[in-house]
Amino acid sequence: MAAEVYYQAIGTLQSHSHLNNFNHHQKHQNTIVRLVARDFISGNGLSRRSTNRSGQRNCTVIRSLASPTSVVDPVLSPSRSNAGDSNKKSNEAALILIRHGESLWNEKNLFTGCVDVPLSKKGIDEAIEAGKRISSIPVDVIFTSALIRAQMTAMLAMTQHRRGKVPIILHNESERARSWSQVFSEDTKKQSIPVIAAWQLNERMYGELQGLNKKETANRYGKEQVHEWRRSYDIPPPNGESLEMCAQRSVAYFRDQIEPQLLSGKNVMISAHGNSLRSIIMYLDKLTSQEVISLELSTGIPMLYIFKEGRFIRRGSPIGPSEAGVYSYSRRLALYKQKLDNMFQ
Ligand SMILES: O=C(O)[C@H](O)COP(=O)(O)O
Repeated sequence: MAAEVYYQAIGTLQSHSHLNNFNHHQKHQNTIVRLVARDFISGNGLSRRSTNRSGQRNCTVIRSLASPTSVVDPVLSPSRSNAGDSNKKSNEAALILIRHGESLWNEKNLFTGCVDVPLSKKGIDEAIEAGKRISSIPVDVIFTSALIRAQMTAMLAMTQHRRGKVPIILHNESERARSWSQVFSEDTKKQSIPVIAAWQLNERMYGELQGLNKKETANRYGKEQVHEWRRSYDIPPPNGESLEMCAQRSVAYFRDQIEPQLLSGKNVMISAHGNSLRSIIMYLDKLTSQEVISLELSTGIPMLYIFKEGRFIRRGSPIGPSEAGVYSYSRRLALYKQKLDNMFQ
């Protein structure tokens, strides 16, 4: 189902709190991500999410440790009255979700999961086309999975972005990786967008189906059984992850690492996978486990949300770089696009 049809199909949904009790693990990993990302994310607080006894979400903002010389880009700086507002929910920010373009195993109809295969030529074209569609929407930080097909999609899409900033994958797999990949020019940093690769955003692990042909698998185990493995909520494939298990890592990561960025006014793009994104959309749109199993995401179709006062508002899939439905809805996006138009007049 194309993303446009998807957005009409969903309609209004009941809110379900069963998604709100994801436990936040990976604290150590999160701290490393925060430390590495601070070099690029200048002028904004990073925050750590905690949940108090009554289940309320607290969001304490840790002032950025970025070097005082790092300048905030006027075009991208969050529309905040003053720095102290960064922990208020008055900020608006754009969130772009994109499932990677077609991969070489999608092309061969093989179960892929966490096997790290590249894009097909069609997938490369899809990623570039997606970039054209979001080329006037602000992006301050990019999150991808640890898999090359999602990273290729993000990098190819950003080649089309009108702002012309360079996405740079941050390396924090070791202290050496972090120190050897540092950028020492503030001007160059201003012209860069940090890309954080996180395994928590990987495709669901398809276990013993990985590498099998989907059609042959249906012939061997029966269509119903394969459909249940592919599209049930809590039934995993043999030695693999269910969607629920995938959600527990991807949504926890979204809430711990990505939502605080949006709350501080940063515009975010996430390039990930069919199932890790389905689980994040389940959280954003408060879908039930029954509703999410009928959700399908096409490869390489960007989906836009506006994060405003702590809420996620679904805005559909931008068809072109200057679609009124995107810019008329948000003054901040319209202003950003106007600045780009002025830059390139
Ligand atoms: O991992 C895969 O095989 C695909 O990316 C997603 O597969 P699915 O649509 O069968 O979940």
